[in-house]
Amino acid sequence: MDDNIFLQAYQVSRKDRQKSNGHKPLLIWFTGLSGSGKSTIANAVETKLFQEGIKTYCLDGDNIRKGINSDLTFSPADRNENMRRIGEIANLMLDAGLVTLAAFVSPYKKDRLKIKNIVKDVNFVEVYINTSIEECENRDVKGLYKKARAGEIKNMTGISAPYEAPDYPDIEILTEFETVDEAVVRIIDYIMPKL
Ligand SMILES: Nc1ncnc2c1ncn2[C@@H]1O[C@H](COP(=O)(O)OS(=O)(=O)O)[C@@H](OP(=O)(O)O)[C@H]1O
Ligand SMILES: Nc1ncnc2c1ncn2[C@@H]1O[C@H](COP(=O)(O)OP(=O)(O)O)[C@@H](O)[C@H]1O
Repeated sequence: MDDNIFLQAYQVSRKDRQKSNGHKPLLIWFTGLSGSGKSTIANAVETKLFQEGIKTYCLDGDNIRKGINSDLTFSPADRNENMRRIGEIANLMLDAGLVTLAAFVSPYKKDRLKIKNIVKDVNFVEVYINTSIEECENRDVKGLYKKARAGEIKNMTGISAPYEAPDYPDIEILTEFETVDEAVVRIIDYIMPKL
């Protein structure tokens, strides 16, 4: 019962961790269709930050769904639950002082807003990896679009499930017109003053 649960205050505070790390925590949220480039760009940004001595961790859709969220499907309700859990996990990472990069399709506006509310006072940067469905399908990195067209995958985002693009993302990357390196420079330039 909730009434019988009491939050434990930690002796080492967020502020202590921030001081020890030499930078603030930050959540960089990558959203976009499967194959849009979220993982590629998030990994490249993390590598750059890591090389600068910044404490980072990257949460990625496939990895989380193979582990803690292996019980979830791609139904709307399970995607909501996927987001809720990831929001909580990200919040723990931020508590630990990390610059946390999260790469999830995260197709619903409402869920992305919820994440923003979970992390409250910590800076949240929304990066929209804007790649057309045609290009994602053309890349078909994992063969999922082919399966979706053949009816073997239901609820495939962009084909048989919705993707609600952000109206006002902090950063928008058009991968059909921008290289990975150019995207990384833009993202790094945007976040560095926030750390
Ligand atoms: N139906 C369907 N729709 C979208 N994606 C699918 C689907 N089935 C499997 N996959 C694979 O799962 C990865 C997306 O997981 P996420 O947790 O990011 O999705 S979501 O935020 O809950 O929508 C996604 O990873 P990325 O390609 O990296 O985006 C796919 O590899
Ligand atoms: N400008 C670009 N930015 C990001 N990825 C690109 C770009 N151009 C081509 N790609 C390719 O698109 C694919 C994106 O796959 P991935 O990063 O796994 O996407 P997601 O994580 O969104 O599913 C990779 O094979 C990557 O090399």
